[in-house]
Amino acid sequence: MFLLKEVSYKDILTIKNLHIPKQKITCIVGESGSGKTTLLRLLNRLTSYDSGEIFYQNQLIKDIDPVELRRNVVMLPQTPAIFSGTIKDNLLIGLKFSEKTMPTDQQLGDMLKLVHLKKDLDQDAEKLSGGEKQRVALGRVILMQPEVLLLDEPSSALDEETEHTIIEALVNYSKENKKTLIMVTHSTKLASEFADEIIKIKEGQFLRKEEVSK
Ligand SMILES: Nc1ncnc2c1ncn2[C@@H]1O[C@H](COP(=O)(O)OP(=O)(O)OP(=O)(O)O)[C@@H](O)[C@H]1O
Repeated sequence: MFLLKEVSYKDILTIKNLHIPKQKITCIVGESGSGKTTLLRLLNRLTSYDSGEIFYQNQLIKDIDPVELRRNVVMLPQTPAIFSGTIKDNLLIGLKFSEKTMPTDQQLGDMLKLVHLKKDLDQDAEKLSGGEKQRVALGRVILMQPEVLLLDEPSSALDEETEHTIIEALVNYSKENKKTLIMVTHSTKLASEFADEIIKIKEGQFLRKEEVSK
């Protein structure tokens, strides 16, 4: 799905050769400051690399219209934005400028179930806890139904049990819907349980990739 060749960005990240497969779960692990977020941002051109090439579906990403690319490759940042309004408003905001049909309240309720949030759609989103906001934002990007989900520590504000439940639901959703999931995680335990492949980054260098046998 993605192929990176001799990619470098400032003195922050250098990747000689990396393939990220389609419709698989790929986890990116590494120490704080090693360049994990930078790698995700390169994949949907939120950050532009200085040299080398990145291909998405065999097409140079520099040749793809960035708006079009970001419609297919959606990133959930580490600290996602929550806007004033209800949970429903916040779930729908990612779809506002898309041509996709708006989900019904029933479908939005199902999304809340997927992200294990026991709240009503008309509740004030700004009053939610950090971990609840994170799950609303996760629901928002899933509703956009992109080909590729780039998730930067999607469960960092959750307790261990909720984290496991959410990641499991997310992985099942991705497999059932043939999505490509690329996720930064601090948890090597979660990575080895759920990932098909694990990318290890150290001090701005792609260290190695492990295929996880299940
Ligand atoms: N635009 C930028 N300009 C200068 N330095 C940057 C920029 N973006 C990131 N950095 C630096 O690059 C390094 C890698 O940052 P990055 O956010 O990719 O790390 P990370 O592995 O995601 O870290 P964490 O696990 O703490 O989120 C850090 O030292 C950071 O300060």
